[in-house]
Amino acid sequence: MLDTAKSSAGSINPFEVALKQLDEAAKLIKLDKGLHQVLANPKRVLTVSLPVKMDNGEIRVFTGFRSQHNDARGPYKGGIRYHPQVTVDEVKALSMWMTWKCAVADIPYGGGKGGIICNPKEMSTSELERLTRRYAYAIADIIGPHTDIPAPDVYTGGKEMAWIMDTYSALKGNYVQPEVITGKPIAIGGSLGRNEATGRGLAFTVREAAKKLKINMKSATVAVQGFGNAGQFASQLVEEQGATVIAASDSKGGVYNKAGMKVEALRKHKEKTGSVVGFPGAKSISNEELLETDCTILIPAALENQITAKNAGKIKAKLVAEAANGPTTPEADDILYKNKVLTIPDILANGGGVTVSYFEWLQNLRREYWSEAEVNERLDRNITKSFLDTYTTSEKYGVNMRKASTVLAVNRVVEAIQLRGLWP
Ligand SMILES: NC(=O)C1=CN([C@@H]2O[C@H](COP(=O)(O)OP(=O)(O)OC[C@H]3O[C@@H](n4cnc5c(N)ncnc54)[C@H](OP(=O)(O)O)[C@@H]3O)[C@@H](O)[C@H]2O)C=CC1
Ligand SMILES: O=C(O)CCC(=O)C(=O)O
Repeated sequence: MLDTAKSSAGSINPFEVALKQLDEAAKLIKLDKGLHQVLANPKRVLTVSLPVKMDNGEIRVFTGFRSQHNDARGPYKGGIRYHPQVTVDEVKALSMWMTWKCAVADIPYGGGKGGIICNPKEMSTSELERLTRRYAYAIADIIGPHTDIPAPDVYTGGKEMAWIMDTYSALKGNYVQPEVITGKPIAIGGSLGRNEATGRGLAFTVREAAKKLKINMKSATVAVQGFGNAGQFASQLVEEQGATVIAASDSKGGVYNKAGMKVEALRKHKEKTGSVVGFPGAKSISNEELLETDCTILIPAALENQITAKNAGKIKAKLVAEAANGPTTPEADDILYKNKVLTIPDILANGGGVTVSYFEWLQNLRREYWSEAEVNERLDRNITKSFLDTYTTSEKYGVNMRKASTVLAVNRVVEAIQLRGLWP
């Protein structure tokens, strides 16, 4: 039976968290009740059964989802997650956050998200290919270059995006349609800078927040939870601003060294051994301890619901920059705000990924290639403006950055709904 409440990150239901965040924003802007209801429900959630022949000849049936939350501002956009604990409510929450994220970034997309309940770490490449192609086939009728454009998320990357592009292109006309998906390998229409974009965008928001908080990046220390695509590039790029990474973790545990650890060395160690655990010269810590590390900047870059009412009071960082989606519960947000910890919320801090996905899509539609410098420069301009818009909104309403960014997003989405006459 499907477990619809829990998620990749445990027992707090992420969709309930997303609804509470929406409620709080709706209250602040006195949102019409009907519009509130429209935004509280994804427009469509597709559940698919995916029979796959495994390497040993057995047939296994996997379950996948695609949630399309809102398309008032443009096609649905958002990643695809492979994880054993994916749930429909998690995917619904992630799709709602994508709607807000694209609105905060002010790019012409709505929000969508997909997921498959599977453990990619226990599957061979050919099993993963068969599963991915089966999923692409199953969702092909609701995705498309102008309807819904997927991308990578946890435990997916360029390889899966390439298979989806290929399956979709073969199904829909038998010519290459790179603009149906982003986060592709460069050789088949991916954008320079997309791989690093989530971390790079986050580093730009950290730079802006540091100016506001008068943090000297040269003496700042960093703890990063999750050392995948988002976590590795985020920590590398804040290191380039002068900060020192003193703690890092992944699904197997964490490491701490007060004197600092070079991100490139951590990356090499993880590449070689499969984990940051055992990094030479560092002491082992748990993921819980990592969050409570005495540091300047905390970067949650793994899964949802890591900072909760239980541990928020123990966070020592001055700045929390959310690379992960949904790492902080609303109760924890209030505690952090009271304790004067500035949180750069997910829908702002990790918006670099989808922003460069947008650039990739534009390049694909125009059959153009942009230089990496152009991509990074545009990303910087875009996300810096989003940071400043959110910061100003937080001052205007006297609320934390999460509420401010949600208010900003909801206002933009509601404006689009009203202009298009979708409501009333
Ligand atoms: N990729 C992107 O473009 C974007 C990603 N995000 C968000 O960033 C977060 C990370 O995604 P991404 O980096 O792409 O995914 P990856 O699959 O590249 O990396 C996930 C990382 O999280 C670690 N992890 C998994 N479970 C735990 C756990 N319980 N405790 C600590 N670490 C854990 C994994 O460990 P291990 O290596 O051991 O498996 C891995 O290092 C997600 O919330 C995602 O939605 C947001 C915007 C864009
Ligand atoms: O690049 C994209 O389109 C979306 C990435 C994503 O899933 C996210 O931002 O959470």
